[in-house]
Amino acid sequence: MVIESLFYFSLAVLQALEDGLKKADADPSVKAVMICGENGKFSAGADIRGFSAPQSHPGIGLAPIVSLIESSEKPVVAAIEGVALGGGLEVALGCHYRVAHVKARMGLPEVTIGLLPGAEGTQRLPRLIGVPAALDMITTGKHIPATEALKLGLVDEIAEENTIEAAIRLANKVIGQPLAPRRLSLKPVPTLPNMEAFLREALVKVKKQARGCLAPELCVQAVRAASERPFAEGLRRERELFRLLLSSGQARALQYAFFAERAVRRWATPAGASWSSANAQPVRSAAVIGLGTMGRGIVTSLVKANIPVVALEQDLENLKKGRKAVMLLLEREAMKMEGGAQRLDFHNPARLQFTVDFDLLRDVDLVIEAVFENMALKKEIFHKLSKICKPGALLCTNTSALNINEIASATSRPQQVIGTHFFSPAHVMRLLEIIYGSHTSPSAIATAMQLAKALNKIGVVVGNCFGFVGNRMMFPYVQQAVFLLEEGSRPEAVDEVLEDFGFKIGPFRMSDLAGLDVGWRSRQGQGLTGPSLPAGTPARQRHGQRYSPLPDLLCEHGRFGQKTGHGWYLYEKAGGRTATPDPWLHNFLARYRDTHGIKARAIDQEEILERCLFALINEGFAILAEGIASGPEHLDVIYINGYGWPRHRGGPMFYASTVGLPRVLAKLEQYSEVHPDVPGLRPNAFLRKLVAVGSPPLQEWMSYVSWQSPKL
Ligand SMILES: CC/C=C\CC(=O)SCCNC(=O)CCNC(=O)[C@H](O)C(C)(C)COP(=O)(O)OP(=O)(O)OC[C@H]1O[C@@H](n2cnc3c(N)ncnc32)[C@H](O)[C@@H]1OP(=O)(O)O
Repeated sequence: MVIESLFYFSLAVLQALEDGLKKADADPSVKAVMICGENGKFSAGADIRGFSAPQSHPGIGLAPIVSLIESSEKPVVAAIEGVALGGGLEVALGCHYRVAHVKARMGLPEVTIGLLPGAEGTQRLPRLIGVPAALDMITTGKHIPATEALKLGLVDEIAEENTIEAAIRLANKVIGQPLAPRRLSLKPVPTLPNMEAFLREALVKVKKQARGCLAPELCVQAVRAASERPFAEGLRRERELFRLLLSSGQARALQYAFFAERAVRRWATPAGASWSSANAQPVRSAAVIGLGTMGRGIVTSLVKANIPVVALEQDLENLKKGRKAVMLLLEREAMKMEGGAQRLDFHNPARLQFTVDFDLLRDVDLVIEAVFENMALKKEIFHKLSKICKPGALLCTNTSALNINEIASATSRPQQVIGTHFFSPAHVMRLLEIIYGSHTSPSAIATAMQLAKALNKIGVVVGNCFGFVGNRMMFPYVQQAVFLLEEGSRPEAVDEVLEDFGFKIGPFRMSDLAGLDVGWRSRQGQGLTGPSLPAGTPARQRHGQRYSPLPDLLCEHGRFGQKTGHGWYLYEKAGGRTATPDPWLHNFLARYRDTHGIKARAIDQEEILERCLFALINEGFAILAEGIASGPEHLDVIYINGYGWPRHRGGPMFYASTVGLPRVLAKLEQYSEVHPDVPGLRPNAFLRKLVAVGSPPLQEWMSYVSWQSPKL
């Protein structure tokens, strides 16, 4: 007998499974049962959208069905094609046998949406594949290929071709064999000589990996229960922990992030261009200009995506240096991949060519310029590209802040110029901020989005303004952090608060890592410091607003961060990575306050957190109101994937919605009153408007913006 399941569980699917199983058990002519999915896909588990109404969620009714499958008196075989994820894999674990197609993938990704495998998965999986492998799958949520599943003992057989036929063959073979040894609930969890130490270490590891995130920790607790308690008691513990997670704000935030990352694919611009009507051009070849840190990572990304690349440098010396660095990166990437070097094929000049000759860019479909942030240099390059490249080529600039329109003005084809802001290291970081200028064509945007997908990145389309979305929101955040130092705090105190909140790295550690000289050069370029600063400018004021010269002063002392061995912290050596609080800096701050007549005060954690985060969020509201991004999800996806914002807090705008917009507004008003010369703390008009209309849910915010984006 065959029972078909649907891709996402609904109540109807569960009912059909239950009815089918009961019918099969009652029918003496049925000797075995096979469960498979429709259209070559087993199951991606429960419909995540339903978790917002947990009482009626199909996932809740799944556990009894899994038990029912296992207790069947007839052998039940799962035929796994496509994916078996979450509840889908838990159904398969209830079956007595599992056959998987060679291309199938399996996993328990509940942890990534803030849950744990609550349909008995935390209790059955360790019994089948042992605690270490089960814990790895359950706490990471990773999808494993069928070949690995076979090695782990998760599946019994692999089918190269017809999985259903293979499953039916197996079912026929095992008819009449005892089922008790195949019922995972009856099996003991394989013991480890050092189980206690292993579980303790696992807990420490997950806590470190995702600071403040509840689900991985509770997953470890559930697996611990499997190893320590009889099956029925373990189940009770699993249910208890599952309910705890289900009602947590973290699960809601993580599920929001899951859908937000998919929603940003449906991009739109205020001018009416959108994903639904724009056509992407094929990218069969690419070129990268500049082999510094960013260029190297971008070349590596393109090679990994199987796109032939021409890598260009300005002279032979830089080319040699860049080539060596790229090859090293690619060797490392190849080592991580199955079939590595052959698959990447980067020694083949038809796939990767290094040159100083611009003429070789004549035929490529796409160019990514990745030289350093200098407008004159970028314009010179784009002028050249405009003359050399074939008519349809897309011309991308990797910039974190510069004006796309100005760069495009150096070409005769501004419709093909677009910003592609990669994040460092570019072959690792998943975010790609895609910036359209006033003349960028919809097709250019669609092509850049398609490139992001090919590079396995999340592309987010945004408008053109200084710093775009990510860095523009970062400025007021970092500014507040520095102001807090002036007022009495210390770098380690500010970093600790933000790292406790869940950021991977606090603003001062981040600044030391990136290099303080980067911002210093940019501020010099803007005339905020350095020789072009008009004589008589007050030290702590620019254009009538509060300004802190602290980062400039550190640079003047040669403190550029990790690279010089000191910045906001002290490091063991130049290039060292271990940050320790620096007494020199503490004295320096004290002297600075004396010089400027600032009386240091004790600043509590709440103020640190609120001033940094609410200033960032406030800028987010300005960005939405200006139409620079077409929804709060865009800002959140950028922050989660590019700036280390804790995913379990859903991104800054989602976080604002959970704090409550009236509170965010009230706090900004309060801080702004104390610091009237800080525009970043002055509540944005759009935030005020949302509060005035009753703080609607985040999904409705954009309907209150004056400009209207076309229907997504
Ligand atoms: C007691 C508890 C019982 C059960 C617990 C569970 O089962 S929880 C659910 C566990 N399953 C998952 O977390 C799977 C999540 N989905 C994925 O990993 C991928 O979507 C998948 C299935 C591997 C497919 O990837 P692909 O890249 O091919 O597609 P994409 O991710 O773009 O998804 C396509 C559209 O489907 C929507 N979607 C995916 N999974 C779910 C889901 N589980 N519930 C609801 N909707 C889902 C996704 O949002 C996309 O929608 P779109 O409108 O096109 O943006």
